[in-house]
Amino acid sequence: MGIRTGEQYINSLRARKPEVWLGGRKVEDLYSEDVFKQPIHEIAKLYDMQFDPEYQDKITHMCEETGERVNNAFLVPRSHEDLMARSRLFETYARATFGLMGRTPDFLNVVVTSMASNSWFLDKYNPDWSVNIRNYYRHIRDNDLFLTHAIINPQNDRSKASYEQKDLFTHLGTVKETKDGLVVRGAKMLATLAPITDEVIIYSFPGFQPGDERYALAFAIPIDTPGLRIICREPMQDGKRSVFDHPLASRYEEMDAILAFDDVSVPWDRVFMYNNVEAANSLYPMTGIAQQPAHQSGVRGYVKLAFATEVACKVADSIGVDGFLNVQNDLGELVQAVETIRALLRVSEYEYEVTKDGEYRPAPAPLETIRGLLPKMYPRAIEVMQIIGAGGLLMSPTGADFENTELRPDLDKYFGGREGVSAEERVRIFKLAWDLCGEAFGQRLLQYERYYTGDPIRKRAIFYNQYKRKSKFEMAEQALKDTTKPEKNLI
Ligand SMILES: Cc1cc2nc3c(=O)[nH]c(=O)nc-3n(C[C@H](O)[C@H](O)[C@H](O)COP(=O)(O)OP(=O)(O)OC[C@H]3O[C@@H](n4cnc5c(N)ncnc54)[C@H](O)[C@@H]3O)c2cc1C
Repeated sequence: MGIRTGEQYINSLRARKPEVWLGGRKVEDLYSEDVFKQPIHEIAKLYDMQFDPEYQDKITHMCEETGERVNNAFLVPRSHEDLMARSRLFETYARATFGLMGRTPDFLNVVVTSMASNSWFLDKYNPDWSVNIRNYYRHIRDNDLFLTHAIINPQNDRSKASYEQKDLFTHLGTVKETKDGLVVRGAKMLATLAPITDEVIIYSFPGFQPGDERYALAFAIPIDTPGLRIICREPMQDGKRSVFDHPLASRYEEMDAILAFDDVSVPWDRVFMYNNVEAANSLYPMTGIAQQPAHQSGVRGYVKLAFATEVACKVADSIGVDGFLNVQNDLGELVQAVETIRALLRVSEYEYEVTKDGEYRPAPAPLETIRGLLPKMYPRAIEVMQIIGAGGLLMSPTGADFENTELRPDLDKYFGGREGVSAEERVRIFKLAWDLCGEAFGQRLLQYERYYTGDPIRKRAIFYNQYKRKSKFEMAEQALKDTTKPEKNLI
C-alpha cells in the first residue's frame, strides 16, 4: 500500500476498539470522544501532507524494495542526502504542529527503521528475533502505521529492581511461553497518544541486571490486542474549548497513558527479544535508536523553541515593551538559544557518522547537547513569556465577550495594544502565550521537554562519562608539561 491518507488513518482507528479508560469510564467510540477528536485530525493532516504536491517530495520517497511511495521515516540513510531527506520530514511535520506534538508517526517509525537495519546483532541470541523486527519494519512501512511506545516502568519504588517490587508483575514481564508466543503481564508507561495509534512497541532503556530476565523483553502488538488496557491521565482539556480562547490546547493535546497488560498474548513473530539481559542492554548501543530518533526530537525541539520565542516576541511587540533594554535582553537570549539549537542540528547533520554497514547517522554529541540544553532553554523561554506578558496574561476576555455587541466597544477600547494592534489581535496573541505558559497544557509541554526521553540529569552524567573515556585532555596535559619546564624555556 505505501503512504496512507488521513481518511485511511481515521478509518483504521474507527475499525478497532482498544480498551481505553478516561476519567473513570471505558471509552466506547474513540472517534466520537471530544478529547481525541481534534488530535486525531491533527495526525490525519500529517498523513494527508504525504499526498500534497507541496510536501510529497519533501517527506516521502519511492521504496526500492516495493516500488511504492513511503514516508521518509522508513528511509535507511545511505548518504548525507538521505539524512537531510529525513531532516526535511522532521521539520515539515514539526512545523505543522509548531513542535507541540512530540510523538507524531515519524518518531517511532524512525526507531523501528533503526532497529530493523541493525537487527543483525540479535542473531547471536536468536536469529528469529532479527527476522521478526525486519518483517515488522516492512509491515509498518507498507501499511504506513502509527505507533506508540512504552519503555519506562511505572514509578513504584525506584530504589528497588523490578523483581523486588511488591508484586512480581507490577512491571511488565513474561509470565510464560506457549506454542503461540509469550504471555506478558504488568504495566509500562508513558505511552503518549496511545489511544489514537495503530500499534504499540515495547522495549526498555539499558540497565538490566541479572535477576531482571523476565523484564528484558521487546515486542510489538496492535493497540486493540485483548488484555491490553490503556489508562489515560486526566485530560488537559475537554475537547470542547474554543479555538479562540485556547488556540493551542484545543488542538494539540497529546494524551499520555499507562499501559496495563493483563496476560496479553504476544505472537512469536512479534517478539523481538525476551529473557535476555545482555540483548536488552545492547539494544540501544547496537541499533542507533538513541541517535536516529534524537534527530527527530532535536528538529522538533528546535521548532518548538523557535515557536515559543516568536510568541514571546509578539507579546512584547503587541504592548510596545520591546523597546526596553531588559526586554530586548531577554528576547535576544531566546533568539540566541534558538540559533544555538539550529547550529547544533546542522553540526550533527554535517559531521555525520557512517557505520560499518554504510548507515549514515547524525553525530551523537551535538544531539546529546541539544538534549541537555533544551530542558533549560525551553523553560527559560516560558519564563520570559510570563515575565513580559505579566498581568495581561491573566486578563484576557473570552471569544464570547468579543461577540457581545454591548460589551465590544469596551473591549476594543481597553484591550487594544500599541498603535496599530487591535484589541482582538492583542488578545489572540496573549491567548497563544497563555496556552504555552499558563495552562496545564503548557505545563505538560514543559515537562515533556524535560523528560520525553529519559532523565536529563542521568543523561548528562552518561554524556560526561563518555567524554571522559574518549578525551586525552591533551591541552591540559600540554599546559601541565609546560609548567614543569625550567622558567627560561617559557619565553
Ligand atoms: C509528557 C511526557 C511524555 C512522555 N512520553 C513517553 C512516551 O511516549 N513513551 C515512553 O516510553 N516514555 C515517555 N515519557 C516518559 C519518560 O521516558 C520518563 O518520564 C523519563 O524516562 C523519566 O523517567 P520517570 O518519569 O520514571 O522518572 P524517574 O526515573 O522516576 O525519576 C524521578 C526523579 O528521581 C531521580 N532518579 C530516579 N532514579 C534515579 C537513579 N537511579 N539515579 C539518580 N536519580 C534518579 C531522577 O533524576 C528524577 O529527578 C514521557 C514523559 C513525559 C513527561
